[in-house]
Amino acid sequence: MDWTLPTDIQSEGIPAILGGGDVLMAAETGSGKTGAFCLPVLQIVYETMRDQQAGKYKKKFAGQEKDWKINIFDKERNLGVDGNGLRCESTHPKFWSGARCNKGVVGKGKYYYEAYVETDGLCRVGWSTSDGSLNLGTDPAGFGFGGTGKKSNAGSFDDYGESFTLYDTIGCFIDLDNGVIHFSKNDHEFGTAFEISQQLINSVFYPAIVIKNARILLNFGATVFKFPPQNGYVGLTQAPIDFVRDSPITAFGNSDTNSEKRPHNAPMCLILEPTKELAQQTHNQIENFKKYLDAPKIRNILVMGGISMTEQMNLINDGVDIITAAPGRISDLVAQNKILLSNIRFFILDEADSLVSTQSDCFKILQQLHSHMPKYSPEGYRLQMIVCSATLHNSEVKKLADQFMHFPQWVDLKGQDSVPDTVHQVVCIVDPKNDKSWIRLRSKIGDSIATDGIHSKDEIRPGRDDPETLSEAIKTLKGEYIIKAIDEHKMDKCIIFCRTRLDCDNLEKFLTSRNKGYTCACLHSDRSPDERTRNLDWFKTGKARFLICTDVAARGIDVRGVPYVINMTLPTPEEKANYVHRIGRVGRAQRMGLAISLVASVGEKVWYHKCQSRGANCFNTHLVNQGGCARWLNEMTSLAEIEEHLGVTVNRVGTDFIVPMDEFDGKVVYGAKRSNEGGIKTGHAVELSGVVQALAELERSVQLSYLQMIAPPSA
Ligand SMILES: Nc1ncnc2c1ncn2[C@@H]1O[C@H](COP(=O)(O)OP(=O)(O)OP(=O)(O)O)[C@@H](O)[C@H]1O
Repeated sequence: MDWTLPTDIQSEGIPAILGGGDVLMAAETGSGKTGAFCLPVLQIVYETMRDQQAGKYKKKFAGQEKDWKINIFDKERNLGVDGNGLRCESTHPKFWSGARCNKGVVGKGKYYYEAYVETDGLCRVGWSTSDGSLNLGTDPAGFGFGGTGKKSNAGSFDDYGESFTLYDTIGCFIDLDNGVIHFSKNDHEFGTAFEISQQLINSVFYPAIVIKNARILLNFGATVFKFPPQNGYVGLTQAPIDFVRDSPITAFGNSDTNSEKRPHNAPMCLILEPTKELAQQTHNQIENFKKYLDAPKIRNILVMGGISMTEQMNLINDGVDIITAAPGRISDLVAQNKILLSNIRFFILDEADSLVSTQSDCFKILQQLHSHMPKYSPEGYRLQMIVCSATLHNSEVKKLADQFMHFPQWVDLKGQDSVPDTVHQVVCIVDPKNDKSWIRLRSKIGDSIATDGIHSKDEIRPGRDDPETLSEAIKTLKGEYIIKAIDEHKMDKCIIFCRTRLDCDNLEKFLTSRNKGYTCACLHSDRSPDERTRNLDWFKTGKARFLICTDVAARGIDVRGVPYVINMTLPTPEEKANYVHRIGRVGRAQRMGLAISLVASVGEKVWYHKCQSRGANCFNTHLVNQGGCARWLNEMTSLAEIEEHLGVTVNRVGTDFIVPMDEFDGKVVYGAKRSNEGGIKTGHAVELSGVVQALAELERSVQLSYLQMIAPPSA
C-alpha cells in the first residue's frame, strides 16, 4: 500500500487502542485515522479468534474452578470482573449490576466473607440462592445489606446497622445451623438481619453483590481477612467440601455471551459510518489489511441499505466477525435479532460528530445499539469505544464521551479543529453590486446556469439593488465563477460542493451544456445507491472530471491525488464543521491541494425544506417563520464563524482566481506529493527517534546493572 511509517495519529492511536481503553482520536482530514483504528482492531479480533480456536479460554476457566470467585456466567453484562474474579466494577451511573459467586454453601456450618468498597458508589452485598434475581434483595431469594444502611429482602428495604461507603469493609455472615444472616462494618457486628424461611433453609446460598457506579473487592478467605470472624464462623474457602456446591450456571452453558461458541451472527466489532460511501470505503480498507491474516480468516461484511435483503442475510449467515455499517439497516437487523451484539468488543464511531449531531437521527440508533452491547466480554475485557473525526471539538461529542465512554483517552495532536498544511484555502467574494456581468448573462437565455427558482415569484429587476434581485444575481454569478476557476487552474479533477440536490443537478447540466469536456458525476441523496457508487467510481477512475455533490460526500471520502475542491456555497450554519471535511478531500496523504470557496457578499435566499416531501414538487417560497420552505443565508457571517473556529484568516483571491503563489513559495503542484522531504517520514515517529534511542540505551544499562546485582560476575 506504499505505507512506510505510521502517520502521527497512527503512532499515537494504535498503542492507545491496543492498550485496551476507550479512545477519542482527533486529527486532521487525510491523516490516516482509518488505519489508526482498523489495524489494532484487526489485530485484537484476530488474536482473540485464534485463542478461542485453540481453546485457550476454556482451559483458563476450567483450571480455576476450585477457587471461590465471581461467576462470570452468572452476572450482568455491565459488571466487570477482574481476572481473579474478586474485584467487581460497574461504571454505569443509572443501572444496578449484580453477580453471584461460582460456589455456594448448603446444609450446615457458619460462613463468612468480606467486601471492601474501593470507589465511592452504591453497593449491596449478601447472599442469594440461584433462583434469586441478580438485583440482590429485590425478591425472596436474595438477602442484601446496602450502603445506605438498609437491609433488603423480597423488595422491602428496612433500616439496619449503619450506612457504609468508600474504604469500609463489610462482613457477610450466614449461619446455616440456626438459619440466620447478619452483617458487620469494619469489625462492628450488627444483630440478626434475616431469618431464613423453612422453604429456603435447604437451598444453596451463594455470595452475591449488586453495585452501581462502584468497585468492590471481595475476599472469600483465600487471603487473610481484614477482620477475621469469630464465634465459629469460617471463611468460605474453609467450608467443608460436603457443604459446598458449584453453581449450576456454568461456563459454556446456555449463556449467550459464550465466547467459545460465538454465534455466527454475533460480530466482535461494529464500525459505524455516517454514509454508505464511507462504510464501503472502510470495509474495503479492512479487506486490504486482512489479506495478511490467516487461520482463522476474518469475516467482515457491510451492512447498509442498497444491498438486497437476501444478499445481506446470506452474508450474515456465512458468519461475521467485523461489521462496517451505515446507520439504518444495522439498527433494524439488531432489533429483529438477526444480528446479535452480545459479543461486541469494539464499537467504533467514525466521523462521530456527524453521528451525534443534533441534525442527525443517528444518536438514537447509537444509543439503541450501545444498549445491546455487553460492557465486558466473557473473558473479562471491557467494551472498547473508539471515536474519531477531524472535528471532535464540540459539546455533543463531549456529551457522548460522558455518557458512553469509560475514562477515555484523547489522542489529539492539535488540540483544536484544524486544516492540514497540505491544503491551501482561498476565498473569492461574489459581489453582485460590483460585478454586474450577471445582467448580461441573464439576458442570453440558456447561457447562464439555471437557478433554484426560489425567486420565480419575485420581480427581479437587473440594475436594482433590492435583496431578491441581488440574491438571484449571486446564483447566476456563482455558476460563471465556477467556470472561471476551472479554466484558470486547468482543473482536470475537482470536487464541487453545492448546498442542495437541486443546485447539484443544475450545475451538472450547466457544465455539461458548455460542451468543453467538463465531464461530471453527481453524488447526492436523490440518486440511487447504484448510481452513487457508479458516479463515485467514474470520478475515481477519471471518467468524470468533476464530482458535484452535497455534504453527503463531505466526509471521509478518499480519492487519491484530487488537487482541487470548490465550495460553490459554504456549508449551512448547522453544518459548519463540514467546511473542514469538504476542503479535506484534498491535501490527503501528504499531497498538496487547493480549496476555493465562493462566498456571497450579500444575503442569498435559499430553499430550506422542512416539508414532508423534502422539497419534491414544493414551491412554497415563503420563509420558514411564515410557514414556508425558504430562508435567507449570510455567507459572510458563516465565513467569519469558520475563520474564528479555525483561528485563521482565509486568503482572498480576485475574480480571476489567480492564487498568489508567493504565499506558498511559488512551488506548489496541486495533486502532487508535497515537495519538502516527505511529511509523514519527518513526522512524529522520526522526530522522536533520537529520544527513543537514548531511552533504549538507558533501559539496557539499567537491565545490565540489575543482572550484575543479582548475579555478580564473581558468582
Ligand atoms: N501510514 C501511512 N502511510 C502512507 N499513507 C497512508 C498511511 N496511512 C494512511 N495513508 C493514506 O492516507 C490517506 C488518508 O487516510 P484516511 O482516509 O484514513 O484519512 P482520515 O484521517 O480518515 O481522513 P478524513 O478525516 O478525511 O476521513 C489514504 O489514502 C490512506 O491510504
